Amino acid sequence: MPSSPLKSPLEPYALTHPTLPKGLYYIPDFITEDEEAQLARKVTEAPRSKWVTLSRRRLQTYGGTPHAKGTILEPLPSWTQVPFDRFRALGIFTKVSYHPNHLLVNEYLAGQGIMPHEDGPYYLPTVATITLGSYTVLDLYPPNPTFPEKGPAASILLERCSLVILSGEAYTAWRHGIAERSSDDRVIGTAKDDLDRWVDPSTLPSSPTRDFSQILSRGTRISLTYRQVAKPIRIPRALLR
Ligand SMILES: O=C(O)CCC(=O)C(=O)O
Ligand SMILES: [Fe+2]
Repeated sequence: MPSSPLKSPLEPYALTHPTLPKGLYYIPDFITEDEEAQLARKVTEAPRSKWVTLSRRRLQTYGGTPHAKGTILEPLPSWTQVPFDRFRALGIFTKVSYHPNHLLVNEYLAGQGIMPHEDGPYYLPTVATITLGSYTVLDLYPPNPTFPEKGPAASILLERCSLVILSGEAYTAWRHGIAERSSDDRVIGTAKDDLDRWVDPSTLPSSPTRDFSQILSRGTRISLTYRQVAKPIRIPRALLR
């Protein structure tokens, strides 16, 4: 048999525009609308004590509380494992196991967001996020910005039911954030059109070929962010009793 280099099943989903960092992947319709509804129901039905409320969003943590010295793993509930076969088929997580062991759920009301940040050293540098309930726009900020920073270098549209993966330099070097906006007058198009999945703000207003008049309204969005913790600590079951 002729030897051919193995192609990653993720390759067709790579976002490769020059304004974007390497290691960014986007998969539209990663889950079905039924799965979206099921997952959202599980999140909203969680006991009130599961929520941690911050000033600009609220969140639930599954898998344990990340810690520099190591994270004591708690098993992920079965409802959170719905996409695991797909993660494995796509080869998204390969280090500790094929499965992630940590899930952060964020809920944003329209107008809420998250400041530009890096996800940091508590996790291995691959993160996969499913979007439920409403689209949003993920803003990407390069390393070594000039001050004051003018804004994101690029932004990508995250549709309902999609999966976005940040790995490589998109994880280790760039920052990401979600602006506290309730609508977007510059994001257009559908995920079916490669060009419209990403938006470079500096190129948008002057584009002669596209209609930028459409205004999208953000609703309540729930994101499921799956990761692998960098230093997992497994406590023998017998000790947990
Ligand atoms: O909600 C999202 O898509 C991003 C969440 C995020 O960046 C984080 O929790 O670190
Ligand atoms: Fe993040």
